Amino acid sequence: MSAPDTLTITRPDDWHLHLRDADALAAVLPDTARQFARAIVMPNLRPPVTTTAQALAYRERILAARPRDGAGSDFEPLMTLYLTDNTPPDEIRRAREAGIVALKLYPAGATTNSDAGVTDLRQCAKTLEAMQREGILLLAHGEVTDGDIDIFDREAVFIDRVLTPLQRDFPALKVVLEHITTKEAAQYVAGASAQTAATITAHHLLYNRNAIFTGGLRPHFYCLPVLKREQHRIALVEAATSGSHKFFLGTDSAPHATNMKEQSVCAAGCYTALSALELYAEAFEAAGALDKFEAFASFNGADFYGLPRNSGTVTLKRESWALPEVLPFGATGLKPLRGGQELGWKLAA
Ligand SMILES: NC(=O)N[C@@H](CC(=O)O)C(=O)O
Ligand SMILES: [Zn+2]
Ligand SMILES: [Zn+2]
Repeated sequence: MSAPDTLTITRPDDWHLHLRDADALAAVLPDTARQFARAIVMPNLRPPVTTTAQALAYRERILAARPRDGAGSDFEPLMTLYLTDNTPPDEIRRAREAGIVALKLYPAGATTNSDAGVTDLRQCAKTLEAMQREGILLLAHGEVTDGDIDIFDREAVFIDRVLTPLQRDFPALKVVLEHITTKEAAQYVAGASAQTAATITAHHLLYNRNAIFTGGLRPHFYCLPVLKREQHRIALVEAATSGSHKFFLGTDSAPHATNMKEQSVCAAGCYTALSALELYAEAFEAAGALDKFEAFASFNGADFYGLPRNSGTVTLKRESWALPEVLPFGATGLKPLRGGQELGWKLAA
Protein backbone atom coordinates (compact mmCIF):
# COMPACT_ATOMS: atom_id res chain seq x y z
CA MET A 1 0.00 0.00 0.00
CA SER A 2 1.39 3.43 -0.88
CA ALA A 3 1.77 6.05 1.84
CA PRO A 4 -1.16 8.50 2.01
CA ASP A 5 -0.64 12.16 1.08
CA THR A 6 -3.29 13.47 3.41
CA LEU A 7 -4.54 12.44 6.80
CA THR A 8 -7.95 13.69 7.95
CA ILE A 9 -9.05 13.05 11.53
CA THR A 10 -11.75 14.26 13.89
CA ARG A 11 -10.60 17.48 15.62
CA PRO A 12 -8.16 16.39 18.33
CA ASP A 13 -7.59 17.56 21.92
CA ASP A 14 -4.41 18.06 23.96
CA TRP A 15 -4.85 16.34 27.34
CA HIS A 16 -1.72 17.90 28.95
CA LEU A 17 -0.66 21.47 28.21
CA HIS A 18 1.18 24.40 29.81
CA LEU A 19 -0.12 27.81 28.71
CA ARG A 20 1.56 30.02 31.37
CA ASP A 21 0.07 33.50 31.87
CA ALA A 22 0.13 37.14 30.72
CA ASP A 23 2.43 37.83 27.72
CA ALA A 24 3.62 34.22 27.54
CA LEU A 25 0.02 33.01 27.39
CA ALA A 26 -0.74 35.46 24.58
CA ALA A 27 2.35 34.26 22.68
CA VAL A 28 1.67 30.51 22.83
CA LEU A 29 -2.10 30.10 22.95
CA PRO A 30 -2.70 30.62 19.19
CA ASP A 31 -0.37 27.69 18.39
CA THR A 32 -2.45 25.27 20.46
CA ALA A 33 -5.79 26.78 19.41
CA ARG A 34 -4.90 26.18 15.73
CA GLN A 35 -4.19 22.51 16.39
CA PHE A 36 -6.62 21.44 19.08
CA ALA A 37 -10.29 21.99 19.95
CA ARG A 38 -9.69 21.65 23.71
CA ALA A 39 -6.78 21.26 26.10
CA ILE A 40 -6.28 20.30 29.72
CA VAL A 41 -4.50 23.35 31.14
CA MET A 42 -1.90 22.65 33.80
CA PRO A 43 -2.13 24.75 36.98
CA ASN A 44 1.61 25.17 37.74
CA LEU A 45 1.65 28.96 37.51
CA ARG A 46 3.47 31.11 40.02
CA PRO A 47 1.62 31.18 42.40
CA PRO A 48 -0.10 27.88 41.54
CA VAL A 49 -3.81 27.68 40.69
CA THR A 50 -5.08 26.08 43.89
CA THR A 51 -8.66 27.39 44.17
CA THR A 52 -11.75 27.30 41.99
CA ALA A 53 -11.86 31.09 41.99
CA GLN A 54 -8.27 31.27 40.67
CA ALA A 55 -9.00 28.66 38.00
CA LEU A 56 -12.07 30.55 36.78
CA ALA A 57 -10.12 33.81 36.60
CA TYR A 58 -7.30 32.02 34.71
CA ARG A 59 -9.89 30.55 32.33
CA GLU A 60 -11.13 34.07 31.51
CA ARG A 61 -7.57 35.20 30.73
CA ILE A 62 -7.16 32.22 28.40
CA LEU A 63 -10.45 32.91 26.63
CA ALA A 64 -9.39 36.54 26.18
CA ALA A 65 -6.12 35.41 24.53
CA ARG A 66 -7.84 33.34 21.84
CA PRO A 67 -7.71 34.50 18.21
CA ARG A 68 -10.73 36.84 17.62
CA ASP A 69 -12.06 34.97 14.62
CA GLY A 70 -11.22 32.10 12.33
CA ALA A 71 -9.17 29.05 13.34
CA GLY A 72 -8.77 28.67 17.07
CA SER A 73 -11.38 31.25 18.09
CA ASP A 74 -13.56 28.48 19.56
CA PHE A 75 -10.73 26.80 21.51
CA GLU A 76 -11.94 25.54 24.89
CA PRO A 77 -9.61 25.35 27.91
CA LEU A 78 -10.39 22.56 30.40
CA MET A 79 -9.31 23.72 33.84
CA THR A 80 -7.45 21.94 36.63
CA LEU A 81 -6.47 22.73 40.22
CA TYR A 82 -3.07 22.20 41.78
CA LEU A 83 -3.35 19.72 44.66
CA THR A 84 -1.52 20.73 47.84
CA ASP A 85 -1.17 19.14 51.27
CA ASN A 86 -3.92 21.53 52.34
CA THR A 87 -6.51 21.43 49.54
CA PRO A 88 -9.78 21.39 51.56
CA PRO A 89 -12.23 18.59 50.67
CA ASP A 90 -14.92 21.32 50.30
CA GLU A 91 -13.02 22.78 47.37
CA ILE A 92 -13.79 19.68 45.32
CA ARG A 93 -17.53 20.26 45.12
CA ARG A 94 -17.00 23.92 44.26
CA ALA A 95 -14.57 22.80 41.56
CA ARG A 96 -17.00 20.32 40.06
CA GLU A 97 -19.83 22.84 40.06
CA ALA A 98 -17.56 25.29 38.23
CA GLY A 99 -16.71 22.77 35.51
CA ILE A 100 -13.17 22.02 36.68
CA VAL A 101 -12.33 18.54 35.52
CA ALA A 102 -9.24 17.45 37.44
CA LEU A 103 -6.69 18.05 40.19
CA LYS A 104 -3.00 17.81 39.42
CA LEU A 105 -0.61 15.98 41.70
CA TYR A 106 2.91 17.38 41.67
CA PRO A 107 5.13 15.62 44.18
CA ALA A 108 6.86 18.58 45.87
CA GLY A 109 10.06 19.40 43.99
CA ALA A 110 9.47 16.98 41.08
CA THR A 111 9.38 19.50 38.22
CA THR A 112 8.94 23.13 37.09
CA ASN A 113 6.91 25.14 39.65
CA SER A 114 6.20 22.18 41.92
CA ASP A 115 7.49 23.65 45.24
CA ALA A 116 3.91 23.96 46.54
CA GLY A 117 3.16 20.36 45.62
CA VAL A 118 2.25 17.41 47.79
CA THR A 119 4.80 16.20 50.34
CA ASP A 120 2.85 13.09 51.36
CA LEU A 121 -0.25 11.93 49.51
CA ARG A 122 -1.59 10.29 52.67
CA GLN A 123 -2.30 13.79 53.98
CA CYS A 124 -4.75 14.26 51.09
CA ALA A 125 -7.00 11.27 51.87
CA LYS A 126 -10.14 13.31 52.61
CA THR A 127 -9.68 15.36 49.47
CA LEU A 128 -9.05 12.27 47.33
CA GLU A 129 -12.23 10.76 48.78
CA ALA A 130 -14.15 13.87 47.75
CA MET A 131 -12.66 13.68 44.24
CA GLN A 132 -13.66 10.05 43.94
CA ARG A 133 -17.20 10.95 45.04
CA GLU A 134 -17.55 14.00 42.76
CA GLY A 135 -16.03 12.33 39.71
CA ILE A 136 -13.04 14.68 39.48
CA LEU A 137 -9.92 13.12 37.94
CA LEU A 138 -6.43 12.99 39.47
CA LEU A 139 -3.62 13.77 37.03
CA ALA A 140 -0.20 12.71 38.26
CA HIS A 141 3.30 13.90 37.50
CA GLY A 142 4.52 10.40 38.28
CA GLU A 143 7.99 10.75 39.73
CA VAL A 144 9.29 10.40 43.27
CA THR A 145 11.69 13.10 44.33
CA ASP A 146 14.02 11.30 46.75
CA GLY A 147 17.60 12.28 46.09
CA ASP A 148 18.74 8.68 46.52
CA ILE A 149 16.58 7.43 43.63
CA ASP A 150 18.30 7.66 40.25
CA ILE A 151 16.53 10.20 38.02
CA PHE A 152 15.95 7.54 35.34
CA ASP A 153 14.16 5.30 37.89
CA ARG A 154 11.87 7.89 39.47
CA GLU A 155 8.79 7.02 37.40
CA ALA A 156 8.99 3.28 38.08
CA VAL A 157 9.49 3.90 41.81
CA PHE A 158 6.51 6.30 41.84
CA ILE A 159 4.32 3.51 40.44
CA ASP A 160 5.36 1.12 43.23
CA ARG A 161 5.38 3.55 46.14
CA VAL A 162 2.59 6.01 45.32
CA LEU A 163 0.35 4.93 42.45
CA THR A 164 -0.24 1.31 43.39
CA PRO A 165 -1.33 2.10 46.98
CA LEU A 166 -3.38 5.09 45.75
CA GLN A 167 -5.37 2.96 43.33
CA ARG A 168 -5.84 0.26 45.96
CA ASP A 169 -7.24 2.82 48.44
CA PHE A 170 -9.34 4.79 45.90
CA PRO A 171 -10.36 2.22 43.29
CA ALA A 172 -13.11 4.39 41.76
CA LEU A 173 -10.92 7.51 41.39
CA LYS A 174 -9.99 8.11 37.76
CA VAL A 175 -6.23 8.59 37.46
CA VAL A 176 -4.18 9.76 34.49
CA LEU A 177 -0.48 9.04 34.71
CA GLU A 178 0.83 12.01 32.77
CA HIS A 179 3.60 12.08 30.16
CA ILE A 180 4.70 8.46 30.67
CA THR A 181 8.28 7.69 29.71
CA THR A 182 9.00 4.05 30.59
CA LYS A 183 7.98 0.51 29.72
CA GLU A 184 7.11 0.05 33.41
CA ALA A 185 4.52 2.83 33.15
CA ALA A 186 3.09 1.53 29.86
CA GLN A 187 2.77 -1.95 31.33
CA TYR A 188 1.27 -0.71 34.58
CA VAL A 189 -1.41 1.34 32.82
CA ALA A 190 -2.23 -1.42 30.31
CA GLY A 191 -2.75 -3.89 33.17
CA ALA A 192 -4.48 -1.56 35.64
CA SER A 193 -8.20 -0.96 36.19
CA ALA A 194 -10.44 0.81 33.69
CA GLN A 195 -10.11 3.92 35.92
CA THR A 196 -6.48 4.26 34.81
CA ALA A 197 -5.08 5.99 31.71
CA ALA A 198 -1.93 7.74 30.51
CA THR A 199 -0.90 10.60 28.26
CA ILE A 200 2.12 10.31 25.99
CA THR A 201 4.05 13.25 24.49
CA ALA A 202 5.30 13.46 20.91
CA HIS A 203 8.88 13.92 22.07
CA HIS A 204 8.85 10.75 24.17
CA LEU A 205 7.56 8.84 21.11
CA LEU A 206 10.24 10.28 18.82
CA TYR A 207 13.38 10.52 20.93
CA ASN A 208 15.45 8.58 23.42
CA ARG A 209 17.94 10.05 25.89
CA ASN A 210 20.74 10.14 23.32
CA ALA A 211 19.00 13.24 21.91
CA ILE A 212 20.05 15.20 25.00
CA PHE A 213 23.73 14.42 24.46
CA THR A 214 24.24 14.35 20.65
CA GLY A 215 27.47 16.23 19.93
CA GLY A 216 27.13 18.26 23.14
CA LEU A 217 24.54 19.03 25.74
CA ARG A 218 21.21 19.95 24.11
CA PRO A 219 19.00 21.81 26.56
CA HIS A 220 15.96 21.91 24.27
CA PHE A 221 15.60 18.15 24.68
CA TYR A 222 15.59 18.43 28.47
CA CYS A 223 12.18 17.90 30.01
CA LEU A 224 10.77 16.03 32.98
CA PRO A 225 10.33 13.15 33.20
CA VAL A 226 13.62 13.04 31.29
CA LEU A 227 13.89 11.08 27.99
CA LYS A 228 14.77 7.43 28.62
CA ARG A 229 16.55 4.54 26.86
CA GLU A 230 15.47 3.31 23.41
CA GLN A 231 13.71 0.23 24.85
CA HIS A 232 11.39 2.58 26.76
CA ARG A 233 10.69 4.72 23.69
CA ILE A 234 9.75 1.55 21.81
CA ALA A 235 7.39 0.50 24.62
CA LEU A 236 5.67 3.91 24.46
CA VAL A 237 5.22 3.67 20.69
CA GLU A 238 3.75 0.18 21.14
CA ALA A 239 1.33 1.47 23.79
CA ALA A 240 0.25 4.50 21.74
CA THR A 241 -0.30 2.42 18.59
CA SER A 242 -1.74 -0.66 20.32
CA GLY A 243 -5.36 0.37 19.90
CA SER A 244 -5.80 0.42 23.71
CA HIS A 245 -8.23 3.15 24.77
CA LYS A 246 -6.11 3.90 27.84
CA PHE A 247 -3.45 5.90 26.01
CA PHE A 248 -4.03 9.34 24.55
CA LEU A 249 -2.38 12.50 23.31
CA GLY A 250 -0.93 15.00 25.78
CA THR A 251 1.82 17.21 24.38
CA ASP A 252 3.19 18.55 27.67
CA SER A 253 4.17 21.52 25.53
CA ALA A 254 6.00 23.63 28.13
CA PRO A 255 7.36 26.99 26.95
CA HIS A 256 10.48 28.42 28.58
CA ALA A 257 12.19 31.51 27.14
CA THR A 258 15.48 30.80 25.37
CA ASN A 259 17.51 32.47 28.13
CA MET A 260 15.98 30.05 30.67
CA LYS A 261 16.84 27.01 28.53
CA GLU A 262 20.34 28.09 27.47
CA GLN A 263 21.60 28.58 31.01
CA SER A 264 23.95 26.98 33.49
CA VAL A 265 20.82 25.53 35.12
CA CYS A 266 18.39 24.82 32.28
CA ALA A 267 14.61 24.82 32.87
CA ALA A 268 12.78 21.54 32.14
CA GLY A 269 10.28 21.53 29.29
CA CYS A 270 9.99 21.20 25.50
CA TYR A 271 7.88 23.49 23.32
CA THR A 272 5.93 21.42 20.79
CA ALA A 273 2.56 23.17 20.47
CA LEU A 274 3.35 24.77 17.09
CA SER A 275 3.79 21.42 15.33
CA ALA A 276 2.30 18.89 17.74
CA LEU A 277 0.11 16.96 15.29
CA GLU A 278 2.91 16.88 12.71
CA LEU A 279 5.31 15.37 15.25
CA TYR A 280 2.80 12.76 16.42
CA ALA A 281 1.92 11.85 12.82
CA GLU A 282 5.62 11.29 12.14
CA ALA A 283 5.85 8.91 15.11
CA PHE A 284 2.71 6.98 14.14
CA GLU A 285 3.80 6.72 10.51
CA ALA A 286 7.25 5.45 11.50
CA ALA A 287 5.46 2.69 13.43
CA GLY A 288 3.22 1.90 10.42
CA ALA A 289 0.20 2.81 12.52
CA LEU A 290 -1.40 5.92 11.00
CA ASP A 291 -4.72 4.06 11.20
CA LYS A 292 -4.45 4.20 15.02
CA PHE A 293 -3.75 7.94 15.15
CA GLU A 294 -7.31 9.27 15.24
CA ALA A 295 -8.39 7.28 18.29
CA PHE A 296 -5.22 8.31 20.17
CA ALA A 297 -5.55 12.00 19.25
CA SER A 298 -9.30 12.53 19.11
CA PHE A 299 -11.32 9.80 20.86
CA ASN A 300 -9.60 8.09 23.80
CA GLY A 301 -9.04 11.16 25.95
CA ALA A 302 -12.57 12.52 25.58
CA ASP A 303 -14.02 9.09 26.30
CA PHE A 304 -11.91 8.65 29.44
CA TYR A 305 -12.80 12.12 30.76
CA GLY A 306 -16.48 11.45 29.99
CA LEU A 307 -16.66 14.43 27.60
CA PRO A 308 -18.20 14.46 24.13
CA ARG A 309 -15.94 13.82 21.16
CA ASN A 310 -15.39 16.87 18.92
CA SER A 311 -17.21 17.39 15.67
CA GLY A 312 -15.38 18.63 12.58
CA THR A 313 -12.02 17.49 11.23
CA VAL A 314 -8.45 18.62 10.68
CA THR A 315 -6.25 17.58 7.78
CA LEU A 316 -2.53 16.98 7.69
CA LYS A 317 -0.82 17.12 4.30
CA ARG A 318 2.39 15.42 3.31
CA GLU A 319 4.56 18.48 2.76
CA SER A 320 8.11 19.23 3.72
CA TRP A 321 8.54 22.47 5.66
CA ALA A 322 11.11 23.91 8.02
CA LEU A 323 10.02 24.65 11.56
CA PRO A 324 11.10 28.21 12.58
CA GLU A 325 14.18 28.21 14.78
CA VAL A 326 12.88 30.86 17.19
CA LEU A 327 9.38 32.14 17.89
CA PRO A 328 8.51 35.58 19.32
CA PHE A 329 8.43 35.28 23.13
CA GLY A 330 9.77 37.98 25.46
CA ALA A 331 13.25 39.36 24.90
CA THR A 332 15.00 36.12 23.96
CA GLY A 333 12.34 34.19 22.05
CA LEU A 334 11.16 30.60 22.31
CA LYS A 335 12.91 27.72 20.56
CA PRO A 336 10.51 24.96 19.51
CA LEU A 337 11.67 21.36 19.62
CA ARG A 338 13.16 20.50 16.17
CA GLY A 339 13.33 24.24 15.35
CA GLY A 340 15.16 24.93 12.07
CA GLN A 341 14.64 21.35 10.88
CA GLU A 342 12.31 19.79 8.33
CA LEU A 343 9.00 18.15 9.11
CA GLY A 344 7.27 15.84 6.65
CA TRP A 345 3.64 16.59 7.57
CA LYS A 346 1.90 19.96 7.69
CA LEU A 347 -1.41 20.88 9.24
CA ALA A 348 -3.60 22.46 6.55
CA ALA A 349 -4.71 26.01 7.40
N1 LIG B 1 7.56 18.76 31.53
C1 LIG B 1 8.44 19.65 31.91
O1 LIG B 1 9.63 19.39 31.78
N2 LIG B 1 8.07 20.85 32.42
C2 LIG B 1 6.75 21.28 32.75
C3 LIG B 1 6.24 20.69 34.03
C4 LIG B 1 5.87 19.22 33.92
O2 LIG B 1 4.97 18.86 33.16
O3 LIG B 1 6.45 18.40 34.62
C5 LIG B 1 6.75 22.81 32.85
O4 LIG B 1 5.82 23.38 33.41
O5 LIG B 1 7.68 23.44 32.32
ZN1 LIG C 1 4.97 16.89 34.71
ZN1 LIG D 1 3.54 19.11 32.00
